[in-house]
Amino acid sequence: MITSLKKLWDLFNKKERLQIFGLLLAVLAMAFAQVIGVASVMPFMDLVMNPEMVESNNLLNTLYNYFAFESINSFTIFIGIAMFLVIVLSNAISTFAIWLKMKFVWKNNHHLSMRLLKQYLAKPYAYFLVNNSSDLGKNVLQEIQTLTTQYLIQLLNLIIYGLVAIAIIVMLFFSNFTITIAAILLLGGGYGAIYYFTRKKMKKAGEKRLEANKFRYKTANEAFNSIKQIKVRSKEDVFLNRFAVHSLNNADYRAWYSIISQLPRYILEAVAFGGIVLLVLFLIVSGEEASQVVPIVSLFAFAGYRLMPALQRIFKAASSLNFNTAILDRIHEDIFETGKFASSAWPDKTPEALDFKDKIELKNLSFSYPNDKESVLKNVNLEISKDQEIGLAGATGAGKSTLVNVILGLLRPEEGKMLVDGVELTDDNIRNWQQNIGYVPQDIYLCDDTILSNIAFGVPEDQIDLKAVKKATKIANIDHFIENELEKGYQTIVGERGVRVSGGQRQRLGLARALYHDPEVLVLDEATSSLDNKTQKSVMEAINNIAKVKTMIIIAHRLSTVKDCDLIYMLEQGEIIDFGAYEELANSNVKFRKLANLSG
Ligand SMILES: Nc1ncnc2c1ncn2[C@@H]1O[C@H](COP(=O)(O)OP(=O)(O)OP(=O)(O)O)[C@@H](O)[C@H]1O
Repeated sequence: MITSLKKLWDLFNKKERLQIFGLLLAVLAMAFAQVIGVASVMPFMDLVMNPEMVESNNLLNTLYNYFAFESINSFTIFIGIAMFLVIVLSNAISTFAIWLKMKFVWKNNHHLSMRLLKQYLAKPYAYFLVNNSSDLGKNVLQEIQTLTTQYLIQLLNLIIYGLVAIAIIVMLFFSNFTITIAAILLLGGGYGAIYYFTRKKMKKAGEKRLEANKFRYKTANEAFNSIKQIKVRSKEDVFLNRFAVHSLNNADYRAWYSIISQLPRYILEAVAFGGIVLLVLFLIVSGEEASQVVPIVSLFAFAGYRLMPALQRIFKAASSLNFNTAILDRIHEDIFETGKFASSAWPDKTPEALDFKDKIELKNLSFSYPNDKESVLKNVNLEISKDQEIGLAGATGAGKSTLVNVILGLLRPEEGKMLVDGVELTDDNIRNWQQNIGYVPQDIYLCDDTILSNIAFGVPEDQIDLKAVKKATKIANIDHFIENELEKGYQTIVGERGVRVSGGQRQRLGLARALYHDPEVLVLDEATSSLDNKTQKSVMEAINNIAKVKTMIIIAHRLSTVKDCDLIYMLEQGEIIDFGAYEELANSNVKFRKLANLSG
């Protein structure tokens, strides 16, 4: 519990840590107000049952004389109204405290989800190779909400109702010590025992619920992402059934938690009311006067009315903290993760581009993916002079994309180094290096936004340089299509993942996006594979025209795209086995010749 509280404390910012104290004060005022509300019933009931108390009780007597009442009845009405006003005031204070609490909780929800998303975005690329994006999205959107609306609120409830219960119990002690002890043993013992016997199972259920929820999100996400294949193969029911398994698990764990956290209320309510009946009988049998019995029973009935919900809420809060510990652990771990997946701060403004005037060198570079023992790149050495056009060839799985990801600075080598003009790339200057790069990946992700915004990716609409956009679309050979065939031109919305444009158009938009910033180095990963021969030729010509001033690194299966490269590096199982110009390799290397023949 202490560890969990410490973790929660870590998740608050400075302002929130201060606010917590303000909130606790409000909560104390609330507990106090509730006790006053409960206590105020005593003099009223006393007065109703024993009107002669106006004479015997000092306080009542002073009030009676001070306001010069003329009859006991009008004084009783006055005390009744006063009692009512005290209860209204106590409820007003409670309402204010609850308002503060909810405000704090929802602001915290906002801050925490921002913080978690920021931490995720700041994780190294390798982190996203071992974590499912739907799980991360779920944590940011749903689990944080559960953490604040369940864990945090329940922790506050635990404090609030703990204090309320203590205050009510102290008051009851002053009224009747023995009955109070009996009530505490009965009710507190009952809740305590149920908590003790369910706590381990509750925690485990919370862990399993988190896991089931992860798969629920994952399955729904996968279903929508593979909707085409699902439709063609009529596999709707497979995904629905898969979802049902996890959804049912999630529902079962939640139901179990809800039942366990609420059921004791009904058992202990019966016990409490049975207790009151017993108390009345006991007092009557012991020969107490009805006038003596009624005030004390009223006090206990009213206190029970306040105490029972308080005890029930304490129990529910404790169960909820237990059930949701798994979420707190996960969020805390993701935010404060250290080691190779630690988040690193990103710069406030666009970094300066690293000087690149001469060459890129890879020296004795090796790389293996997280959780994999086998190296995917082994002792790679290569050199790319500025303005050179380099091709990477090799069979599928040879390591071409991995090598490009290392050059892009997305994956960090385990051994060896990469130098730009003799300067070694480190975590500190990698972003400066990336400013030089325009990258067209294998699978171009278009946002569900306008063509204009997709090309000037990440640039606010009012700062987009339309001239640069048009220049980029012209080189990518997509300007004619946008300007003449689309009714809304650059303002056309492309749909989620660019579903409203063809594969070839998507690739050319991806190319235009890479060219928009006029990069020094252009990296193309299978960038023209979806284009027909004629379009591919014209795009390559346009690229070759810019290649006169740009350094290019091209991965191609179709070796025709790297025909004009100055140098082609041949990869096999993560090693560079040969390099040379196209004709040279075609003459000297059997494997290259085979690849060239295969790709036509
Ligand atoms: N995230 C990953 N985790 C573990 N192994 C990976 C990961 N990505 C790729 N690999 C493995 O690394 C090796 C090289 O993959 P890579 O994608 O670099 O090859 P490639 O030459 O680009 O292949 P292709 O031409 O088919 O795209 C393959 O054996 C692949 O299975």
